[in-house]
Formats: sequence, C-alpha cells, structure tokens
Amino acid sequence: MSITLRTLTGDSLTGEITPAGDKSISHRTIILGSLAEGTTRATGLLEGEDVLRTIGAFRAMGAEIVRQGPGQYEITGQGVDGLKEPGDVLDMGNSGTAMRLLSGLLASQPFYSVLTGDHSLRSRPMGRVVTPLRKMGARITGRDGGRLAPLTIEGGELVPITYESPVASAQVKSCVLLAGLNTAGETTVIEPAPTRDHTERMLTAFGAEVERDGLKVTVDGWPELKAQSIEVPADISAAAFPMVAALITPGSDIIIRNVGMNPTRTGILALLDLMGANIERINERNAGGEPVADLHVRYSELRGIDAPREVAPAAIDEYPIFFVAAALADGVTEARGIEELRVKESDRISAMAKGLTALGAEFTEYPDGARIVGNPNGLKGGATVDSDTDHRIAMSLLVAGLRCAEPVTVTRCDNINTSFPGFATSMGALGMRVEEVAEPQS
Ligand SMILES: O=C(O)C1=C[C@@H](OP(=O)(O)O)[C@@H](O)[C@H](O)C1
Ligand SMILES: C=C(OP(=O)(O)O)C(=O)O
Repeated sequence: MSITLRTLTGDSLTGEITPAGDKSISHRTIILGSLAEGTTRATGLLEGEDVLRTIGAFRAMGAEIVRQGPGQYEITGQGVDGLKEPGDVLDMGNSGTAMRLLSGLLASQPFYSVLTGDHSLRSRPMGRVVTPLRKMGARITGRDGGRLAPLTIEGGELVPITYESPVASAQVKSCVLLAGLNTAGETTVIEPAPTRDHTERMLTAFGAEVERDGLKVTVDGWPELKAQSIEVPADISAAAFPMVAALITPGSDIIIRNVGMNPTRTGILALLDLMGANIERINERNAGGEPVADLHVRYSELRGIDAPREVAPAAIDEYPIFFVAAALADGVTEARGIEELRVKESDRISAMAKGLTALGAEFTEYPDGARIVGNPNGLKGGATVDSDTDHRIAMSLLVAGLRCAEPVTVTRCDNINTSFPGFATSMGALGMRVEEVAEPQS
C-alpha cells in the first residue's frame, strides 16, 4: 500500500515554518565527516530517506555515526583511505546524489563494492559519472555498458585528470572531486555552467586544497581532512513549497526560517522575483560557511515570465513547483533549456504536464521545457493525479490543490520522505489542509 494524500482548497496560510535540512549539504556532511580524522558534529541534518541511505552506506564501511537527537549527529571518520569493504550491496534507494557521489569515492578505495537503488534510480543515467571515472582508470561495470545501476566497482589507485563535463551537474563535479581525494596529484573538473558548490565549500572547510577559477575546480589529492562542526541550514528546495503555497493563496503571510541562501541555489527566488513575488529576505547571516536568511512571503499577484535559461542550474529541483506558480499567474510562462528535468526521479516535465493538465491547467511540453498559460482565477482540480513516485512532483501537485475549486488527490506520495519528512504536518501548521486517503482513488 502506498500513501495517497489529498489537499482541500485552502484558506490563507499564516505562521512560521522551518523546512527540512538541506539534502545536498546533509549528504556531504556524512561523506566528509566519514573521511575526516576526528569527530564531526552536525545539527539540522536532514533525516530524510535519501540521507539515511548515505548514513547506512558509511556505517557499512566502518564510519561511526551516532544520532544524538533530532537532526543531531556525531560522525567519527576514518581518514580518506580508511574506509573498509562493505559486506553487502550498498542500496542508495531513491538518491541520485548518494549514488553518484559514492561512485567517485569508492572508485579510489582499494576494495570491491556494488551500488544499487530503487526502480527510479536504476533507470537514471550513470554514464555521466562512469565516463570520467574510467578516464581516471576506475574499473566500473554496470548494466548497459555502465550506463545504468547496479554499478560494480573494483576500487583501486586512480590517476588524476582534467575533466570537461558536458553536463552542468553538481553530482558529476562532486563525483570526480571525491575520486580525486584518494588520488595523488591534482584532479580538475571544468563545468559548462556553475552548479551548486557545497562540495567545494565543505572540502575547503575540512582542510582540503580546493582551487576555483571560473568554471574550473581543482582538488589536491590526499588531504588531511579535519573534523568540523556543521550547522545544516533548511533546504531552499524544501522551502520552495511553502513559499509558492503562500504566494498563490490570497491573504497568506508566512515566515520561512533559516533557509540556505547559497547563490548557486537561489534560482527559484530569481524566478519568483521576476514574476512579481513579494519575498523579503530578513536576518541575513552566515552559518557554517553557508549564507542563510529568513524569508517573509506574502500572497502576490504573479505574472507569467520567460524564465532565463541561465537560472536553470540554480533552480533545477524547483521547476515543478515553479510550474505551479506559473499555472496560477497572469499570462504565459515559458521555460527552456531544462531538459535535465527529464532524468530526475521521474521525467519531471512530463509528470507535471500530466498532473497540471488533469487539474485544468494549459501546459505544453517541449523536449527541453514547458509553456504554461496561467489562470489567476484558479484551477478546477477535482482529479486524482499520480506523483510517478517523485517527491517533488507529489509536493508540487499537493500545493496546486490550494488553488483548485475541488480537492486534489495525489497517489504514491511515500517518497516525500526522501527530502521533506513531516511535509503534511509542517504545511498543516501553516493552515494547508492535507489529509491521508485510506484507499487510492481512481
Ligand atoms: O549535488 C547535489 O546534491 C544535487 C545536484 C543536482 O543534481 P545534478 O547534479 O544531476 O544536476 C540536484 O538535482 C540534486 O537534487 C542534488
Ligand atoms: C534530483 C533530486 O535528487 P537526487 O538527484 O539526489 O535523487 C531531487 O531531490 O530533486
């Protein structure tokens, strides 16, 4: 039995919310904490299914990871060459980040390992990490010539490379940089466009030599990583759901606390600003090497926009919820150059096209994007739509329900737990009415 949720048409949203911890930073905290000498202390760590998979993998490789309280962890690392062979297959569940970052790390460890995942993860492209790793001398095999997981890794000594990535992907960049950690010499990645830089920031904080020069990032092998204290901020990718919920629901006025404002992640704010959103950044500060702010969000009369292509990497996970804002804006919104959405947990262009069309929106798919004719008067709703087991599709369609005339039912919502456990309760506290439905509707 999978979880089906239903949103009832909303009253205004009010109050405060601290969304789930940043997923990207949480994975990296576990990874670097497990490679450092000493005990890393983390607060605010995301206890979502994806991060729990990363924790499980590192425990299986000898790291000592102790939960002290909600989001509070102590990680005692083993050094960059101190991990041990896991006794079983490492199942990364639904997490592309975990699988791609670990493939790099494991390629340079002197042992055998196998990475697998759920149905969605086993259909996502892995050639993008296997190709550079093979250039470094890694011995990796997988289905379809190494393009698909499970991946089998016979780890060993690698040679450093300079890799020009054809895809703007922080996971590819991080994979190669992590492979470079246990490799003598300088490993360099050149990106086609800037992507989230949490790996570089955190490596530097742990004491590695990382050099950035425009789109080029270089790491020196065999650093001595020193344990750190890390305050994980709330995830802007999770914050995007209450943000858009408040923007589209008349009378809403909410505060979203402690949101990570790393400029490689704030593309959604740029897009919503262009639409005329009333979002005030308050209490801007620095927490553990990452900028953080509280966001004061009020209902706004949004207008359709041409989404600038260059924003894509900094907003990549937020397009599904951005499409919801577009469907309720005045005018037409177009977003192009976002074909990467087709290889996420689901094909997110097609999943949102299906879902929003069923709710009454006018949505046209392009191979690399979408065109949405907004309706500021609201959608009809009254349909059962499927999340395609994708957490971001599930949450986006549930938020759309706030502005539908009839309730919206979303099936297969279990994976909300990968990135935003407690979503329904937290949104409920703001006044959004989300209820669990006993039997899937059809
Ligand atoms: O490095 C990361 O933590 C992530 C990078 C992005 O993926 P890509 O690198 O595939 O763009 C993003 O979509 C994902 O949710 C998290
Ligand atoms: C794409 C995502 O994650 P991952 O690639 O880690 O599965 C996401 O969280 O939207």
